[in-house]
Amino acid sequence: MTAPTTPPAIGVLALQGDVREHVAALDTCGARGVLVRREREVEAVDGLVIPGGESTTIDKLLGIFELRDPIRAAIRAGLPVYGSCAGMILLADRLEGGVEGQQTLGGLDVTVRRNAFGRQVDSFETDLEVAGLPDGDLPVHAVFIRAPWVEEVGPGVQVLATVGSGPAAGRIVAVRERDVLATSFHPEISGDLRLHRMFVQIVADRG
Ligand SMILES: NC(=O)CC[C@H](N)C(=O)O
Repeated sequence: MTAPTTPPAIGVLALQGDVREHVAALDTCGARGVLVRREREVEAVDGLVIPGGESTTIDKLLGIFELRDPIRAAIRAGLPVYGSCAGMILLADRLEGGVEGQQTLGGLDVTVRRNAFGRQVDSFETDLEVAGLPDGDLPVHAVFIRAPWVEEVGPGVQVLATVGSGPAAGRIVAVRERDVLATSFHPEISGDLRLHRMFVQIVADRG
């Protein structure tokens, strides 16, 4: 008889943003989504999601909750992390367009431009080809809300998706470096959960 496998515990940084949507998406994808607000909760999870929201607010709260150093250390030690939108901003090693004093956690060797799409396409939806999805290569329906894009990637970073057409055609909107994944868009609110499945698989593969 094979022992039942325990679903991986994946934390969602629960300081601000669309936390509940990520927890629900992770639960649907066979993981156990848990809220993370304390250092000991960072230490207890197998992976971590940094949600969409407002990166400047999340950054301030990371300081107040004394989570910045523990999360940085966990990422450096190899904790798989997925950031969507504001989460992508927080994972960038280099940030353009941040407010004065805004810090990031880092972990991804990229330069990210905050609020990059500008006023005309402030918020929009489009279909994207995303590389490396677990179940099929049908385009992903992507929702962008005052989203960042990736200006520049380091040598170890894989570009998973770029915008296909329109004024932002060619802009990088999904990347992966080792077990750190980031998207400019919000799969947690579009109902297409293949990126969450990809992340759950990344976490599961680390055993
Ligand atoms: N939907 C989002 O997460 C928007 C990100 C937001 N513009 C920021 O700078 O944090």
